[in-house]
Amino acid sequence: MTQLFKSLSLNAVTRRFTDASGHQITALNELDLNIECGEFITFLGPSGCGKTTALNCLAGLLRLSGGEIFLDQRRIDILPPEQRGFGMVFQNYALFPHMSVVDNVGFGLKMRGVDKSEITRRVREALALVQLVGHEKKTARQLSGGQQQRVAIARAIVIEPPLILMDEPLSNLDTKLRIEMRAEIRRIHSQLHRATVYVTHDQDEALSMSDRIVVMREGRVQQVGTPKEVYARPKNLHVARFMGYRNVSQFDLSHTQDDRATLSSQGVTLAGVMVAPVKGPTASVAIRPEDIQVCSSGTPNAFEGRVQAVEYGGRDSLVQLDTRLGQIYARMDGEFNVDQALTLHVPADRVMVYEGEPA
Ligand SMILES: Nc1ncnc2c1ncn2[C@@H]1O[C@H](COP(=O)(O)OP(=O)(O)OP(=O)(O)O)[C@@H](O)[C@H]1O
Repeated sequence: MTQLFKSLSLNAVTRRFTDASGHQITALNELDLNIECGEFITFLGPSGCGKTTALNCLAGLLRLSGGEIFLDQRRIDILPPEQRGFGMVFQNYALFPHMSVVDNVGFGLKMRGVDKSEITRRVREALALVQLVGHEKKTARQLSGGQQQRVAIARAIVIEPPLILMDEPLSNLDTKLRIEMRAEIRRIHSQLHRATVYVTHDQDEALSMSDRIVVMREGRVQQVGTPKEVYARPKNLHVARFMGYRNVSQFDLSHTQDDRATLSSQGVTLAGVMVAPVKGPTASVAIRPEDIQVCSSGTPNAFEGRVQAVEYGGRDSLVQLDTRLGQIYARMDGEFNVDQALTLHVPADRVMVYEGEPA
């Protein structure tokens, strides 16, 4: 395959829209990002944060309101989509329902005037890569959702694009298939050694597939990092909340040394980690339900709680507790009863400390 590149650079890429009442909104605000060939990058964030806008700016489906995009030395944001030559995979597959698998996959090549024997060879290769050999003659509507999405991926890769863009490609599939297809997309990506830019609002999907995640909020990038960095060291409280740090409480900052902090609130003392220096005097503390465990009294970094409700989840339970810090959620293994008194421990390394929120 041809058309490899070294890096794709987005410099201050901005897109504004005018809403129905005539107000300007900045859907994407000065996005800076460098993507290397071979990388799997995911735009992650809640609905309306600008993920699709970013993808469409890359694809050429949206004009930029500001900024530039370079593929190596070549400025591409001024080119129409067909001249950028990126492969696209959408949530709704966008296949021709009456056409055969082979014709759907070969359509783009035919439009580009590629000769017949070359089309046959490339379609065969693409179908082998997405594991659809044996389904060539079926029409798109005779396929399952997962198979249709494989056809859509084959159609995107058959044009041998330097970059493949995927917008929530798994949202229409059921949970089991979604999890299988995550691994499939990752496998296809690794075999192609191209770059993939993927859009999702699903944290697990982003964590399991990406080399790097771009976490977005209200059109702005909040953090760019590996899944491990974004999960274990969210850069700010917004990212922490989005990554499942469901317990957020306000504390007084008592002491700091390097990136460590000691905090107190309502007679509870906790040690934690500051991802960025916190000025104080108050601080927000964020803890994931998964990082709380039952412990014996006297353990450091612990507080008391009384069980209010238990949501059984098979392997573990989500336990809602009344504590001096307010309502706290803990995901724990074991049997729990309403009104049961527990001592709860959270390792200092898993207590994230950020600037305090105004009351
Ligand atoms: N054509 C448009 N005209 C006006 N506003 C738009 C247009 N397209 C997007 N927006 C606005 O821009 C913001 C970002 O939208 P975008 O579709 O990029 O978000 P998203 O993160 O992809 O959300 P979702 O996950 O719901 O698709 C939203 O506030 C949206 O309403």
